[in-house]
Amino acid sequence: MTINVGVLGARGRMGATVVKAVENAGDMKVVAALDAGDDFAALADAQVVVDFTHPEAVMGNLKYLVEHDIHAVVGTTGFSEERLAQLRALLAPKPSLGVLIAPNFALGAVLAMRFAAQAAKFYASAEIIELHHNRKADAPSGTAAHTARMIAEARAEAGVTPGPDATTSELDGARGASVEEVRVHSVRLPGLVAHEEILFGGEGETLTIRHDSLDRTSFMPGVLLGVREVLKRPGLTVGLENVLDL
Ligand SMILES: NC(=O)C1=CN([C@@H]2O[C@H](COP(=O)(O)OP(=O)(O)OC[C@H]3O[C@@H](n4cnc5c(N)ncnc54)[C@H](O)[C@@H]3O)[C@@H](O)[C@H]2O)C=CC1
Ligand SMILES: O=C(O)C1=N[C@H](C(=O)O)C[C@H](O)C1
Repeated sequence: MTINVGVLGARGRMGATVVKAVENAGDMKVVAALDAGDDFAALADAQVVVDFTHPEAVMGNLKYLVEHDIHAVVGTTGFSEERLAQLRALLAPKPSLGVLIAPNFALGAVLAMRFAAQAAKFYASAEIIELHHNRKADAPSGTAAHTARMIAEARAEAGVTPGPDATTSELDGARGASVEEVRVHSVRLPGLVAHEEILFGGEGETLTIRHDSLDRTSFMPGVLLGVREVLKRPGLTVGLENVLDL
């Protein structure tokens, strides 16, 4: 059976790549490729919509999709706990509808996050460096925030307290942002695509986990998997790690 797919953000870096990937997939077709200002009525035939737009646009888009009974696969970043709660409330009256949100659709990035969560209970000290192209709208990256949350959860489960840090005098921002008590440092440079390092420090050793997306095609197998899986998964799923057989 062919899955009818709509794409939001279709003229953007990710959206344009998604349109090509869906067109090349044997089991799906693009029924609408829309960007800002286009008429969403063109989504009428879509079973699943893929959203790679902007943190400021995505909640409005999702409201439209849920209200029109269209499943959603979302790569757009900017999801706080508050936004996720709003979405769950939006989905409550639609028990057969699925929304999958993944801060990162690249297999290696998902594995890196999982490995970081595994390492977190053994190392009290952890920091994240995320590196992206300089046209990225948000900082820190959604992936870094998700990684920090996974580290915090693993720490809480294992009863690990974040390691000591003696720094007292610092220039504003020199120690990065604190996300769930994990320091996150954001680098923005032309030439980069999407990269993340998770650094752990212990007695006489460090462990570094690094992932590099060198091309936006790295996200496409995960996006296509998401389109297939969201039809079978009602409710809200956050993170591709919950879809992959890890
Ligand atoms: N989850 C993942 O694996 C990945 C997530 N991202 C995220 O995806 C988002 C988009 O990234 P890029 O493609 O690099 O940005 P981009 O700026 O190249 O593209 C965004 C597009 O969305 C359009 N847009 C804005 N509001 C819209 C609306 N209401 N409806 C339809 N289209 C709208 C813009 O006009 C633009 O063409 C960002 O939040 C980024 O962090 C990016 C790469 C991978
Ligand atoms: O904007 C990007 O490019 C990316 N955004 C996502 C994020 O914020 O984590 C995923 C990936 O890092 C690329």
